[in-house]
Amino acid sequence: MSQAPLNYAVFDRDDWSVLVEPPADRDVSHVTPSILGEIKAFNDQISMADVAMFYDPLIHYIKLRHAQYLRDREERQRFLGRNTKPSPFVIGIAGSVAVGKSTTARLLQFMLQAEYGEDNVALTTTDGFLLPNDELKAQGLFDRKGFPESYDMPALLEFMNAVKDGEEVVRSPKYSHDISDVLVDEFDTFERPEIFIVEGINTLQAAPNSPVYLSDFFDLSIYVDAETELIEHWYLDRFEALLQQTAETDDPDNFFYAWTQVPRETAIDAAKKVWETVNLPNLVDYILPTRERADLILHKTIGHGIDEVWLRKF
Ligand SMILES: Nc1ncnc2c1ncn2[C@@H]1O[C@H](COP(=O)(O)OP(=O)(O)O)[C@@H](O)[C@H]1O
Ligand SMILES: CC(C)(COP(=O)(O)O)[C@@H](O)C(=O)NCCC(=O)O
Repeated sequence: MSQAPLNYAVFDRDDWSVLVEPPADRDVSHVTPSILGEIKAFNDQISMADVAMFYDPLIHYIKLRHAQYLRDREERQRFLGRNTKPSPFVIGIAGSVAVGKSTTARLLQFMLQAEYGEDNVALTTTDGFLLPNDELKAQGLFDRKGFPESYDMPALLEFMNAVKDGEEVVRSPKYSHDISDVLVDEFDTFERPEIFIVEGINTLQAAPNSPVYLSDFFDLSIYVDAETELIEHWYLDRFEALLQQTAETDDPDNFFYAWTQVPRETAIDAAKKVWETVNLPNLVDYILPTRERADLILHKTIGHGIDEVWLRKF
């Protein structure tokens, strides 16, 4: 594992797991049997030990940061002598393709919903702001999907600005991994949640030709990290799982359908090539260099288990 930079404090399982919220201070447990049931139903591979030892203290930390955020806002309003619209506490989640960003984001959403209510914790992904495949092809960018230039960053920045500005209704475009493309005219709608989670490979990147970073809108940022060889392994595992799922549904419109019609080895070799020529260079050149921008780094190891948390001190 790489060495944490000097401005981060490193916590292993023993150090981090004791940082749970004292039972006397919490209204509800973050890990009730019903939440555990929901998590299991969502992804039965998630380690329940990690939920208790890493995610539960993380929820405690998020609650503290959120409470401090509300206090800061109140003081600022008093200083300015004017009220501003309520503005969600935004959590940005970054990391490689297939490192587990969306799984972590969903897990945090489940656990925070238990605390703040279902409608008060929203989640979106930056995938919806990818340029549609036709547009990527027209611009000769189809092999650069996921690279900074493949996103409509001005639209993403405008979206985040509307969220933070407390607009009553905001909507984000949707992406489907089934068709591997943006869904035309399909949107997720959000009505001023208290907590807003935004997940994507580019959440800590600079926006080309813009002085504003997406992370300028974040109140807490998390980078999900792991050794590159492991991430490749997870990418191929997910590819195989999607192949299996597609074979069962037998839907010719599914992006993976063509790969169910060739020998398994051929399909896996093709996925390895996509990893080596697209997602790996994107990780090395554009995603990993943003890791040390995050407030908190969750480091995962074999089997997706977390082994360390790096918390930014300064
Ligand atoms: N904590 C976890 N425990 C078990 N499997 C996980 C975990 N996180 C992710 N995975 C699996 O790893 C793969 C990649 O995860 P995903 O959340 O889709 O990554 P990303 O959003 O970063 O592309 C998926 O097959 C997912 O089921
Ligand atoms: C849409 C993505 C850029 C985003 O990745 P995610 O973090 O959602 O896994 C990625 O899944 C992708 O399509 N990459 C291009 C190469 C590939 O097909 O994997």
